[in-house]
Amino acid sequence: MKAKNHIIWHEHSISKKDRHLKNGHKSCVLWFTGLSGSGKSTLANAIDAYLFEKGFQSYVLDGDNIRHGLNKDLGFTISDRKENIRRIGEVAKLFVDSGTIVSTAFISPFEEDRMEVRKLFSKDEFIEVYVYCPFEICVKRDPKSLYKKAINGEIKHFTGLTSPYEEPKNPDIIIDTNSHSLEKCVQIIINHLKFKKILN
Ligand SMILES: Nc1ncnc2c1ncn2[C@@H]1O[C@H](COP(=O)(O)OS(=O)(=O)O)[C@@H](OP(=O)(O)O)[C@H]1O
Ligand SMILES: Nc1ncnc2c1ncn2[C@@H]1O[C@H](COP(=O)(O)OP(=O)(O)O)[C@@H](O)[C@H]1O
Repeated sequence: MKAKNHIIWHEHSISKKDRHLKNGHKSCVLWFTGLSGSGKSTLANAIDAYLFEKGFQSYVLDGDNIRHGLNKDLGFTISDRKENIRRIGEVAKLFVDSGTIVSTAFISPFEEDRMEVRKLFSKDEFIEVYVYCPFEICVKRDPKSLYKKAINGEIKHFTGLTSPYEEPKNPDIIIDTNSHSLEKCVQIIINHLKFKKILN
């Protein structure tokens, strides 16, 4: 039993292991990180669709969507991004406890913040996926016309332009979305889940 300032931790009657047995697979977080336009949302949703069709329990947490609700009080200063990632780490942990394979699509630009999230999980539960795409290609893709606005000075603190992106030092997977098709990227990630025995 863990206690903190008169708040007592309750053990759940159904454990994570019980949920894994029921689902027929383990749970984990696929933590996609990369520049805006690198392909995080596209990949996270493609993985989710693949897993859903196979009958696995999965879900996507996406930066744009979470910033409409849970994190609508946060902007893009360094401290707001840090708090954004801290909260998402905790939410992802709840999803993993519920037996879900959760894919998160957040720029998560700072190594320190990603490392803090990693610490919430056991070794094989946190899979950091660096969605690599050269900056110039992201600017060219510009799926939401945000780079155009940022270059015109309409958006402050824009990642890669006026706010830094720290490349992961030791990611579990690197996916080059400029060199590989979406199908190939999905296959690389699914193979990793099988190799790590998250999926059978
Ligand atoms: N200033 C600035 N910098 C970067 N991105 C911006 C900014 N303003 C708005 N957006 C849009 O918000 C999405 C990034 O939100 P995240 O929660 O993933 O960012 S972070 O992890 O806290 O850095 C990001 O989504 P993606 O393009 O999918 O990465 C943008 O659509
Ligand atoms: N291999 C690939 N994987 C993912 N996205 C790709 C790939 N090749 C091209 N794209 C395109 O790149 C863009 C990525 O946008 P998005 O998924 O919104 O990125 P992010 O969530 O990182 O901002 C989409 O228009 C997508 O169709």
